[in-house]
Amino acid sequence: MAVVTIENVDIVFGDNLAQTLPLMDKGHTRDDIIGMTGDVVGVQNANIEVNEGEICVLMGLSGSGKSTLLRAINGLNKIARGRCLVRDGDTMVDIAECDETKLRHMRTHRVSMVFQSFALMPWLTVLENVAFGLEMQGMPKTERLIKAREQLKMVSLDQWADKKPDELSGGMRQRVGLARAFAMDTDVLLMDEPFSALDPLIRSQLQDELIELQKRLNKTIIFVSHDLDEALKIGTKIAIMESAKIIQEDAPEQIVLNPATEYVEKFVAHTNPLNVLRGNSLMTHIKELASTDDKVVIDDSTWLEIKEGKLISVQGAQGELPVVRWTSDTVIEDVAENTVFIAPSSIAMRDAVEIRYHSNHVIVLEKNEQCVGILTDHNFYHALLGKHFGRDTEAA
Ligand SMILES: Nc1ncnc2c1ncn2[C@@H]1O[C@H](COP(=O)(O)OP(=O)(O)OP(=O)(O)O)[C@@H](O)[C@H]1O
Repeated sequence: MAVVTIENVDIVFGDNLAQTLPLMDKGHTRDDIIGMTGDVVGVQNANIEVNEGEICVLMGLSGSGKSTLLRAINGLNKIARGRCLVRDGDTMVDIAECDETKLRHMRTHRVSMVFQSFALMPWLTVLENVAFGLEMQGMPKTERLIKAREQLKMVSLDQWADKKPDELSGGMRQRVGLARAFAMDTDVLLMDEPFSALDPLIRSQLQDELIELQKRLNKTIIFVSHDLDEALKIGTKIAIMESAKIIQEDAPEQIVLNPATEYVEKFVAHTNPLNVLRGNSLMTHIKELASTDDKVVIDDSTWLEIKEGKLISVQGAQGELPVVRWTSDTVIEDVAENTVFIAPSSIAMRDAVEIRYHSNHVIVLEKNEQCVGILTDHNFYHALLGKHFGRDTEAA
């Protein structure tokens, strides 16, 4: 179910809309337009749909228009053309057309925002800061303090409730910012580079916490980042922006495998494939292996016995090898050596490497109970060297 739908949105900073919009339609670039009218095109013809429970990351270099688009979703930036629809119960409200009363309702009940600068109030305690938004929602004092305390517990800061923000580290303050946003209990959370000022370790912890909170609370999150590794880690969908336009919108793995332009490819070239690739885009397909009758050769001493696409056994020089079907709950260290791991083809590369680190064998991949391929060291090296660009997962 769509919670935010952005349709053909243009955002322009300046007073010459009547001249600027036709120039945009004629295909003039942002740089041309600044020269011709003095207006700055912030966003041009953006289209995006974000469904319930998705984390959509807006990604791009500085000045590409990420924050401008994000801020339009809660009415902080005026939309020149197009629609920005946000779900309000059973209806979709167009933020571009909202009056002040409706906008206030949307901001207090539907859409809340977390800023990079934390935006905590220094004169209030940590607990009061978290409770602040609830006061605006009209919640009675005792109730809002109870709720704020629960939220602080979720980010492991309940012991710090009575401190002032300046007694906390940057990472802790950002956690308070998160607790405050989650306390509002709005359906949509807008997050503008919330972790970018933090050191890498704290940043990675907060990303993990955000993913956990999101799983538990099923919020819809739109997150701005200029870091593709962050986008790949937390995003279920990524929209890449360049010069005010969305140039590619896709699932994280697709962005890495099929970058649409050179600009995207440059970002992708520096990503860590462990965080994003999956078995089905890494594997050697079963059809690529030598086979006779029901036997598929893995190497000189190992083969798979397969009937009607189903894996029957894995055979080694000394006879049948023990197998285990991996799930995310499998404790790899407890599996006896010499066991062959069978995993779903959707297994994350990080998990597959973890298995290979423990096991002497290739990993056999299945999809819908059919044996579809194997993962060998060659497949891992191929990915780690960035040679997977342009390979389509669907085809694999
Ligand atoms: N209030 C404003 N008035 C005039 N121009 C603006 C305003 N806000 C943004 N812009 C312009 O719009 C363009 C997009 O800016 P925006 O802040 O959205 O980029 P961004 O991708 O979020 O960059 P960053 O990562 O640096 O925050 C820039 O050229 C910027 O100068």
